[in-house]
Amino acid sequence: MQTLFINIKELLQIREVGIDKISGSDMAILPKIDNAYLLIENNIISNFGPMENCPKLSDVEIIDATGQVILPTWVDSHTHIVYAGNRIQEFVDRINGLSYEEIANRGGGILNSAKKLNETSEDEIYEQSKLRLEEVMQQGTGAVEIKSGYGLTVEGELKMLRVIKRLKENYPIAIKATFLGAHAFPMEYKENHSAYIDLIINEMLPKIASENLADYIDAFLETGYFSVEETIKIMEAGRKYGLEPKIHVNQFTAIDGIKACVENGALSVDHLEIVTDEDIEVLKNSKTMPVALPSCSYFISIPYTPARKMMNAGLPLALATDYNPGTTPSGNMNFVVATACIKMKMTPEEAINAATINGAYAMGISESHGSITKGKKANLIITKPIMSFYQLPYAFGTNLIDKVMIEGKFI
Ligand SMILES: N=CN[C@@H](CCC(=O)O)C(=O)O
Ligand SMILES: [Zn+2]
Repeated sequence: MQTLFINIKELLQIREVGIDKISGSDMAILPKIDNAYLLIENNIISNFGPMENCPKLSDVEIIDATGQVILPTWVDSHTHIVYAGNRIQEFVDRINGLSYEEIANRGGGILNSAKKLNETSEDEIYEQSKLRLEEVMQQGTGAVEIKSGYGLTVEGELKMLRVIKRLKENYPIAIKATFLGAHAFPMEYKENHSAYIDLIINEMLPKIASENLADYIDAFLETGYFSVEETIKIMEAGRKYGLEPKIHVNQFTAIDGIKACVENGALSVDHLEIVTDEDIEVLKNSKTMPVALPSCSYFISIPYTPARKMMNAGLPLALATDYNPGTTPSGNMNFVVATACIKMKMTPEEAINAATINGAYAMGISESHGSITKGKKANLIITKPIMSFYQLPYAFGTNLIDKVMIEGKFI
């Protein structure tokens, strides 16, 4: 089965085979072809180029994309879309003056979501979560990482990871599962951190590994949550089961956590609202992808990741949603890209690189996702007729997506 798109106004993010991430000043370049064709065979990108080189093919479905822009689907490398219920009351409490920290100290926040999750059946959590997955696919996301971390009990964490496994089995979108048992200390372990860490390492991890439920391991490395030393223990334990770290760090404070993550071979360090010069030095020449989550900064009014400073230092940067019930109840990558341009002063080229190819790196799927490259999955956003791709972040509240193709099929 072949599909041939013709007369594409702009075909964005075209890359040679083997490019896995874009760093520093190169992020300002988004390779594209104007007036292009794109050939899909089965579920794979098989060829593309300028219209004058378009092959004459018989027995092919032809789609005329006059006026439309085509780009690879978004890669959302950081979400918590498997959860139960919502935290709408905390949202109103914050409007009325309480801080995220004050709400958490009263047993709200992550522990509130953990209570709800442990009271909800696996089937019900699946039903609630699949609606969110379907929604983000319609918004152009073609690959998504999903974390556990609202269980905080052996059964609760397994329940979340089994839901993620069911989503993997039932949807065409690429999904990676991350074990985040170290998301917060349950109330009963507040004064006995080592007992909870023992539970994670000796009870949760072996069961998760035996059911093959996780691809990565995460921890919330933050003042008041998991210390640098505690996070190192979690990363080392995960490594024994082949789980690479992807770590929440530097959301509210900088406590030398990034250094520990880099030294422990983290695939990504995520949040980074507070970044020191030392953190930037440590990230240089590492394999660790920094990931910014601007919708979280927007929703809970915290600083934005200093993207320009990091890119000027030669670092790569990825963008993701952080979709979760507490700090970011939105999985819309179009909004993330627009907010990165508007608030973080990333150019549209930089933001799209961050939300596609660098997101794929932060999920460990850059061989198959994140760019228009021969042999990669046919995962495409086809826009409505627009002036240029600059209109995507400019018209930040408008849905400019006409169709989404995942693995060669329109969804
Ligand atoms: N910061 C840690 N974890 C999540 C939010 C947790 C919550 O409030 O539910 C985040 O990435 O923002
Ligand atoms: Zn998160």
